[in-house]
Amino acid sequence: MRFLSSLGHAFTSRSVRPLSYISRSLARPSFASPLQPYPLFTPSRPFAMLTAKPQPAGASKVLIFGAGNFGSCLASHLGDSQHDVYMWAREENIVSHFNKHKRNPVYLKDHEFPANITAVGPEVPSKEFMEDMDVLIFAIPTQFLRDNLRTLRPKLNTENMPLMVFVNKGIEIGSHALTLEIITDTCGPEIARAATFVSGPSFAKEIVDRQPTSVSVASFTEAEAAKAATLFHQPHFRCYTNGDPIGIELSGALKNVYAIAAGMSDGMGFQNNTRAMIITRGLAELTCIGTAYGASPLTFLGLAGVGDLFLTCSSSNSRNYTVGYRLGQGESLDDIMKTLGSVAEGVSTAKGAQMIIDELGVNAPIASSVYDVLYNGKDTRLAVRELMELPPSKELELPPTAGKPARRLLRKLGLEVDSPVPQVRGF
Ligand SMILES: NC(=O)c1ccc[n+]([C@@H]2O[C@H](COP(=O)([O-])OP(=O)(O)OC[C@H]3O[C@@H](n4cnc5c(N)ncnc54)[C@H](O)[C@@H]3O)[C@@H](O)[C@H]2O)c1
Ligand SMILES: O=P(O)(O)OC[C@H](O)CO
Repeated sequence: MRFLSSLGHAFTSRSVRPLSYISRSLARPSFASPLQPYPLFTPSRPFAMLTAKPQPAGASKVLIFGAGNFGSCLASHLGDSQHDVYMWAREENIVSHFNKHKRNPVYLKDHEFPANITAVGPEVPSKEFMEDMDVLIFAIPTQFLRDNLRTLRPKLNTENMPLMVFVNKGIEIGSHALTLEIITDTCGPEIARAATFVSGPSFAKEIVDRQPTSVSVASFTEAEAAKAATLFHQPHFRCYTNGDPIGIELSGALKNVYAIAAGMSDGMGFQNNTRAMIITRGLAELTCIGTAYGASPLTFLGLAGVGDLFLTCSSSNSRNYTVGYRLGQGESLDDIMKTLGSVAEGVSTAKGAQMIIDELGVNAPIASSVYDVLYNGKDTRLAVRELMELPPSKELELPPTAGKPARRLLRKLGLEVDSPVPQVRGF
């Protein structure tokens, strides 16, 4: 008991901690373990490395784009760790209210933010301001990222690059592009190769309350993933590095679609067996789609995969679960979207996911059912009946060939793929 209560104190104490509080050995992750989930490719020759400027030993200057739940949460987390934090909001009222009261009037309304955070906006920050930053974090919903990056690209100086961190979890409608591809299209492959992706079971509200939390931090450039992990790592917030950003991105985006399915099931009155089935079969589908895409199957067993899938499929704090729950209760998607008040990436991602499923020719009946309910007017009860009436099939089956979309993306990133992507035969 004494141990638990002292843990509770360590995690929730509001006392200000110096940066050196983080043990360097904890904070410096390594890619060296043979069990790391590497992507299924090897670049044919070393690629030109663009790395962010060296991060200061003490406080970093961090600019966060997006002052929604997660942008605000990360601002609070990094402000709490004594970094100099700037949070860009596109809403004038958020900027002025935040700077006056250290509270966000729209998101995480009850939270009092550390004093060392300044809101900026609604104008886009100047080139000089951005050049002065050590870190840029993008907490903008996926569908708006492309336009924002297009606007910001002329303000980036590749000779003096900040560390770039992306936390959105979605697939772009229309292009069915992952964020890696959106970055490549708007900012170029050099910047995309150095970009880092943070994903995992991480409700904003619980992070600001210092609930013990862990995330995956992925990049094609090991040094950049290590820098991002060091930036975020705290005794109540553990970071694990990962060299498979494609798998990490697919995990974060697709789990939102399965969270809609789980919410729908609960909303219809189904109970624990059904939810456990959706989570487990969702993981099998997610792994099959991701592996066919070209990611490592191991990635889906990590925090960004099963960790986040489990979290969002089993909590009414999830916006995606909530969308599903309300659909299951009979509300229309239009009404839900008008009143949700926050982004549920799974709704748009279901479209991109269905395009990917069709292109890969894989079998992902739960994701396809969510798509049909959202966009083809399928009745939720009919969707459940059809899923349950599918003929028996093998429990775990990975696609016989894998990797075409990843190879296309890797070429676009300037990472020529040398070895043939191995054939994946199953567990
Ligand atoms: N909330 C969480 O717990 C959480 C955790 C991990 C990851 N994420 C991911 O972070 C991303 C942001 O989620 P959130 O929870 O902050 O969403 P939110 O709905 O709370 O906030 C959305 C933010 O996007 C901004 N925005 C809306 N339209 C925009 C545009 N055209 N250009 C730029 N910005 C625009 C809004 O002003 C707001 O700041 C999502 O991809 C989400 O999946 C969220
Ligand atoms: O509220 P959701 O469903 O967008 O989930 C938030 C985060 O992705 C949880 O990790």
